[in-house]
Amino acid sequence: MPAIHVFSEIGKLRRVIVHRPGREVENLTPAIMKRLLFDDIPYLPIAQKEHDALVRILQENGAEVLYLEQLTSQAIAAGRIKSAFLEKNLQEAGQASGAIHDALKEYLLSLDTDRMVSKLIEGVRKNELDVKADDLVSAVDDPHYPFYIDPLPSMYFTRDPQASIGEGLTINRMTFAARQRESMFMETVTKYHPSFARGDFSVWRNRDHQTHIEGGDELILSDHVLAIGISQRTCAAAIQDVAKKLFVDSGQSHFDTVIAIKIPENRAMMHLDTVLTMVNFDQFTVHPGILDAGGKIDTWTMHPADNAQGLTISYSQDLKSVLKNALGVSELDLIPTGAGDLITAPREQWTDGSNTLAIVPGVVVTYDRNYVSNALLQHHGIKVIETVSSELSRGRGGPRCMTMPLIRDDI
Ligand SMILES: NC(=O)NCCC[C@H](N)C(=O)O
Repeated sequence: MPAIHVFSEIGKLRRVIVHRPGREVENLTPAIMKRLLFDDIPYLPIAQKEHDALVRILQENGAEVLYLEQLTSQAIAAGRIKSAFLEKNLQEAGQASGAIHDALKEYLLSLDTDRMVSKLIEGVRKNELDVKADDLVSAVDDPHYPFYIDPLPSMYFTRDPQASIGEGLTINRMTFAARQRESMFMETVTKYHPSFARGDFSVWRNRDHQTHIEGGDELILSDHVLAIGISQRTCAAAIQDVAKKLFVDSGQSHFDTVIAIKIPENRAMMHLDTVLTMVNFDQFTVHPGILDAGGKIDTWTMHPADNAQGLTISYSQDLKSVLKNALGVSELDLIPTGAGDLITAPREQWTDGSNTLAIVPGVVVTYDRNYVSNALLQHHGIKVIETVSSELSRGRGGPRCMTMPLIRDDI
């Protein structure tokens, strides 16, 4: 089996990457949480129990669960790149030189590799180091700001900084500074981890770009169709770039259809998978808030073409018929989040009621708190496995956001 094989949203989940929330979450404070993309501070011991419960569900249903920080640590050991990985992190964390850089480097290199990787995720507080500010960079450092290296509290949403597509992946340039370092971990894994050493996968797009794309916007609808959200986090230029790459490498990619779907740019609906997820061959959850009064939404479908752009584009506002055509199904069941109720729909969408993780066709993992959406899914014939969600949901992501499939069975 190649290192990556994901040709659907719903094929049986076989191997998946997660990150158990750690002390980075306890490094949030009201003063910095907004910038670090949190609306509240999760209670870590409960968040960890909830995450362990999610992992157990995945394992009990036949998935191998891998932890991103362990893969990173193993990759660093295999590539003997501890110092280089640290240096790159320090640079991207804004500590490229000077006394603070030197003190951080000495401190972090003194830790074993597992601990160093965890620490780069948790963040480094100023009171952990005794720095003699004998250079200008260090002298002008704001003494009231508590961190030398910011925490990465969104790290447990492993779906976003990297996303599998077919037998390859995108390693993403993240939109906000708060998450930009996150994709460095998977970049390192793909370059140095023994499981990726055969090179039997493609990097459709790496993190060295100026335009942004995030995995929450990247949906694999079938073995030849992708849907990608134009959103707060993903722009048209990046989508077109991915489409061209997939079309040009069609021998390897199989993908001949990319549907760009424009969703509102706001915090609640930051990625396509917060408002639309696939739960079965012909069934999706959809948040009614993305459709206008006539049930319309802007979509552009791209196919490969022998022209200057390398692709054709067709526009439509009829999401249902666009999806039906692309998937070759005669009927499509769009199941509204919160049963489409004026209050329940936005409330349950806020806690990721639309963010389902399919583990086989027609079986999804969802947060238990979204009980109206869950009941409706069941009413539509979907088997719903509920997972506990009081604290995890405070990070604004659900079961799909917390899981990055590496291998799914073909359907
Ligand atoms: N795919 C997703 O919707 N991921 C959730 C990301 C939540 C994180 N706190 C963020 O704002 O980026």
